[in-house]
Amino acid sequence: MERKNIFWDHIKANRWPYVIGFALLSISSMLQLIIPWLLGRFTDSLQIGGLTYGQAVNFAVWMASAGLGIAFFRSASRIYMFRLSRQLEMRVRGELFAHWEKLSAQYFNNRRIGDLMSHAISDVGVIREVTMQGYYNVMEALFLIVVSVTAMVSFVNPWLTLLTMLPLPLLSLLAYRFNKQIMQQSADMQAAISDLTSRVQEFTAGIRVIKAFVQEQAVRKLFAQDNQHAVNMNRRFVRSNSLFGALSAGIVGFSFLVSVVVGGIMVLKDVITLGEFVAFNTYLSLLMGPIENLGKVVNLLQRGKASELRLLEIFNTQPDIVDDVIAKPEIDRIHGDIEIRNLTFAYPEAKRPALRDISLTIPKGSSLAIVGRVGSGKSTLVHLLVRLYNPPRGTVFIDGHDIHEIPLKTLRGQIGIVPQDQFLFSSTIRDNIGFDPKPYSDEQVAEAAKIAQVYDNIVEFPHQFDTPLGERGISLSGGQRQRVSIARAVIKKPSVLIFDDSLSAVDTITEDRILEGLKSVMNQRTTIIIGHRISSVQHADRIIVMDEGRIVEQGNHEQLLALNGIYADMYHKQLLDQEAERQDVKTRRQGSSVLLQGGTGA
Ligand SMILES: Nc1ncnc2c1ncn2[C@@H]1O[C@H](COP(=O)(O)OP(=O)(O)OP(=O)(O)O)[C@@H](O)[C@H]1O
Repeated sequence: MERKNIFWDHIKANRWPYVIGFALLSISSMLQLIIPWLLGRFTDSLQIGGLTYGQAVNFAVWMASAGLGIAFFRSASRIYMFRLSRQLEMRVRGELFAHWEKLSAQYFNNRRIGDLMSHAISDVGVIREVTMQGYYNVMEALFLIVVSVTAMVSFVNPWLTLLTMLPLPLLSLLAYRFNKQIMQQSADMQAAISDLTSRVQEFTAGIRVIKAFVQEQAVRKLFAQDNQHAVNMNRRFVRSNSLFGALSAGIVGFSFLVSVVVGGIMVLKDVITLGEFVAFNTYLSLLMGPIENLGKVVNLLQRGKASELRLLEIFNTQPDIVDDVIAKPEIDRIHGDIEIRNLTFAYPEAKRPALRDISLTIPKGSSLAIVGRVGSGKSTLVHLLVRLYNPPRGTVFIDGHDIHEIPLKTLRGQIGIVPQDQFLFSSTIRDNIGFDPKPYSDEQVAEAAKIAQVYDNIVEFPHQFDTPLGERGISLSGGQRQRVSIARAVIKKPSVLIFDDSLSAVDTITEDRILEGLKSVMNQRTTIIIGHRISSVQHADRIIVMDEGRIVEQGNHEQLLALNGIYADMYHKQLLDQEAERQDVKTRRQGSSVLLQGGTGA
């Protein structure tokens, strides 16, 4: 269901707390109105000259009590209402995070981290500010305006009140005039901050590449541009805001001028007393703060509207990968019999399909290897098996069920994937390996690390499995990261295990050991290995070769060699490379022994 608003839902859900907050605020405002009245009486008594010492003390006690009352009720109302705003902020941020979790990989592919962070931090912050300062000031202003104007009319003089109030509608006109401009400038400012955040994020993630390619100066220049742009946008916003503030202060000042001139004449002509004049001006000054605030609040409300719209757009983005309507909740296990029938798949917005007419069976417990040129569709094929993207219905089957019939939880819970990008979290090695809803014992974590051939490395670290990893696991070598990712998939003992080019950063001896260790885990389970090295794929029961989204060759290692096609070509090239490498090592060894002999002979 489409979500239409955030603020209104919040008010509806908290109407009674808001009523209580408003009641506390009203008491504080009523107490504020006593002060001008007391001041007026005090001035009149002074002017008449009949003020006794006891009466003066009496006035002072009343003033002090009103002051204390104002302080108490004002803080109580602020604490009460601000708490509601903090709750809203926490709830909206939580909902935003939960909603993002439901959205597909494609959604995140198309968005910059800076924008996402700006929604989570700035937009939600503005929402809080609106309900905090915004609502509070509006309530206070409306209450004070109504009650003070009534008091000014009934206790002092209706004509004086009318004349001083006349310039005030100009404030609303001014707010209306600045409204659109400030909203647009606020959006531009937010966008500039997103750019800056994205720039910092990209810089920190790419710091190694930047240094290696001596791009510090170029990157600094780009950062300076974004930084300047953010400052310019902010200046523009502050300029409009200040102009608005100055003009509204001018209007307020004009009201005071009218009050002093007209009120002064009225006192001289005995239409009102001096005390009434003092009381009137005190009422007016009480009013002016809230009326000025009202102007600022109009801007805040505009920014709030813009933030609300941006957040609603996220909330109303429907997750495109969810349990299908044909999903059968009773399917809570998968065994690993995979069949792909005439699968053609194109990424959203892509011009050409990434996979074309793929048909394939991978019997339960067997191993399939996929090789092929870069961009030939290997990763796409396995991503469809875990529904990171949606394959068309009737094309992918597991255990005879269309993949859309299998609940996502079952599918992803029982297929272990070691993705090409071995992302590790900035927690400990143990947490990274046991990254699963199920808890795992220390023995299970160690066992998975042994199978992935990373155990010996881990126990050499000072904190062993409790070693904290930097962001993206950066404190490990590429090969160690790959093996921790393998352990993370292996520990689940999944029915289907997929390695997406996951052995590229380990040497061939470690690769053999990992594959050997996996045999015991993968006994009776299905394995899919994507690789560029023939050594990682040659023992698979079946190998497919992909090119431009199609399967162009298939068979086992020997059959493919006999075909003398792309696979055989890859094999011979890799043999030649290995031979050249061996020769190179041999020549270097011989060179160094000649040098050594020359050295000893001299
Ligand atoms: N999210 C995406 N949106 C649009 N096109 C994509 C997306 N991911 C991949 N592609 C395109 O789909 C094609 C197949 O990509 P895929 O990642 O499956 O290739 P691959 O064989 O795994 O390559 P590599 O060996 O480099 O990992 C490529 O042309 C690629 O540009």
